[in-house]
Amino acid sequence: MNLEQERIVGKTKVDDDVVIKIEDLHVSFGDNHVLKGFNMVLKKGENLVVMGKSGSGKSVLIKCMVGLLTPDRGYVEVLGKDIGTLDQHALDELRSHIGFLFQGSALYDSMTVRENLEFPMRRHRNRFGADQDTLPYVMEALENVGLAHTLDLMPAELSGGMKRRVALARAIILRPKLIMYDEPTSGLDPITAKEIIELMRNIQKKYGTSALIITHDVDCARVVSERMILLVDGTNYAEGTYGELLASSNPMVNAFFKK
Ligand SMILES: Nc1ncnc2c1ncn2[C@@H]1O[C@H](COP(=O)(O)OP(=O)(O)OP(=O)(O)O)[C@@H](O)[C@H]1O
Repeated sequence: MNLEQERIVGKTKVDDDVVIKIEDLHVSFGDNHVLKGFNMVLKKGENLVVMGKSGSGKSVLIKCMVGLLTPDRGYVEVLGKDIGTLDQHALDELRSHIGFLFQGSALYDSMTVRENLEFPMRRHRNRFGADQDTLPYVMEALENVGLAHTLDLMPAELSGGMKRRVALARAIILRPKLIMYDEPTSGLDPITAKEIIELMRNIQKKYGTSALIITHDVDCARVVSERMILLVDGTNYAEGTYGELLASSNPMVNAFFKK
C-alpha cells in the first residue's frame, strides 16, 4: 500500500486509492449461508470482475455494498464510507456517485430516451442545481454510447442492444466515480455484447471510472477486467488476472473457463 495515499479520519484509516473494501462478509438467510467470510478490494480506476455460478451470492454482495441488505457480520466500505454507519440520506448521497447497469435495461417504458436520462439528474438535483440545463449532459452521455439520434425516441422503438446502451448512458450521466455492472451482456447476441464491452472499456478510459462487474460471460471478463475474483462457497476462492486464472491447475477454477 502506498502510505502517502493513507489519511486518518477520526480513528479510521482511509486509503484514497481504495474504492470498495469488503472484509469478512457474512450473510445468511435462515440455514442458507450465502457469504461466509468474503473479502475484496477494488482500487481506483480498476475494472474488477466477480464471477460466481448462479445462486452463489453475487446479487447479495451488491446489495450489501449499496446498503440494501445488512450483513450478519463484516465490514463494507464504498467510496470511503463505512456502509454500516450510514443513514438513508447518506446512503442516497453515496448512491448518486455510483452508476448502475443491472440485468435487463430497466428503462422507463413511458418516458422518452431523454426523459430516462434526465431522471437521475432530477433525483439528485442538489448535485447540479435546480435550473441546470440537463440537455448537454444527456447529449454527452448519449454520444458516449453512439446514440445521440435516439434522444426523442421511446424505449419500445429501440433494439435490445440499443436499450442496453441507453441504460449505460443513464448509468454515467451523474459522472459516477464507480459503476456497478450486474450481467451487462446477458441476453445479448455476441456482436452486441462485444459492443457493450467496448463501450465499458471506453468509459473507463475516458473518465477513469472504477468498475465492479458481475458476470458469467468469460469473454466479457477477458476483455474488461484487470483483475478477477471467483466467488465459490461464499468466499473469494481465487483471485488474479484473467491469464493467471486461466492457467490455474485447480479444477474448480478451470470450471469457470469451460464453454
Ligand atoms: N431476500 C432473500 N431472502 C432469502 N434468500 C435470499 C434472499 N436474497 C437472496 N437469497 C438467497 O441467496 C442466495 C444467493 O442469491 P443471489 O441472488 O445473490 O445469487 P446470484 O449469485 O446473484 O445468482 P444469479 O447469477 O442466478 O443471479 C440464493 O440461494 C438465494 O435464494
